[in-house]
Amino acid sequence: NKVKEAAGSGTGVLGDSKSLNTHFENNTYYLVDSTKQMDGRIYTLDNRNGGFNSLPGYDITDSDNRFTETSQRAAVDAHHYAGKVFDYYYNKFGRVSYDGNGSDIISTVHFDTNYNNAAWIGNQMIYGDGDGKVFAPLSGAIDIVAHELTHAVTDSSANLVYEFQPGALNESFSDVFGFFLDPNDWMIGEDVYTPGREGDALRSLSNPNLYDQPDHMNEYRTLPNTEEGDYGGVHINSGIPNKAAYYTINAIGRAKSEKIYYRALTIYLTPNSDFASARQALIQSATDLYGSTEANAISSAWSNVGVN
Ligand SMILES: Cc1cc(C(=O)NCC(F)(F)F)no1
Ligand SMILES: [Ca+2]
Ligand SMILES: [Zn+2]
Repeated sequence: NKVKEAAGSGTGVLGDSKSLNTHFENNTYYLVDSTKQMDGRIYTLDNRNGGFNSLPGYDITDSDNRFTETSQRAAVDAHHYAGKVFDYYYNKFGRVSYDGNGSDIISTVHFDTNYNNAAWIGNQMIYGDGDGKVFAPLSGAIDIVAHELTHAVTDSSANLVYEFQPGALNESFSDVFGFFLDPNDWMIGEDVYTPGREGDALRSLSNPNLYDQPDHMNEYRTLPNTEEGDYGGVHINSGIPNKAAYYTINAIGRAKSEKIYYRALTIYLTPNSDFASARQALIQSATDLYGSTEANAISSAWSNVGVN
């Protein structure tokens, strides 16, 4: 049947207006985007503050295709930014959806109550509203949306185990592609982090120490593979590969770095890759795509953080 695509608009988390690809049916507009060159669609749904057992949540509808209700703001950004991240992976690398097979991209907002987090849970994204102190609704930051959707890309490719060094690499690749989608700063999550305070962020790639992350192997945190231990410190030790990425991008530029990081993630890295393996995968990718100048810059970047 003819798909009824509509061009809508909405108000995002920060009160800004943005375009939306919506679906029109039975005199109602839905947050469903079927404009992408793939069989799958981008769906954004509302969990109405329910938990895991009410996922994937409920359709988000509007009568006039202007999603301007306060309650719709998180969904507006989740939907708009998911489309932007789809476009990035498609236009830059020819990747059709997170798995390369055009699978549906499902995002659910208003997950739980005062939930200060967002996640890829294996088949969809979930976004908390934050508690208004630590976080505003988390879909309001494109670097966070890209971070989460990159977990889906990673799971469909390198499938890095989410613990110890492979897990820290998993986290780092999500932060690095979060930077590539939001290259105006080296911070992650700044747009929704501590709405009452200016200038801070969840993490910094240029200075991981700012947010208690190591930026060198001599500060590597040995932690237990438990929830309490952040699964061996996956969100903590990611500061080390994040700093190496910062050095790399400054040395060879963003365009080449994007291609090198994508090639390493989708061709060379494997579930148990550690930091030394990532260094080698990135060097090999740089050699494949460019040459020794770029490869040497990567070797130096990782030496600067104590990985040789
Ligand atoms: C500690 C800790 C950090 C994170 C984290 O990065 N979550 C993803 C984000 F999108 F919410 F930021 N989760 O636990
Ligand atoms: Ca940012
Ligand atoms: Zn993550």
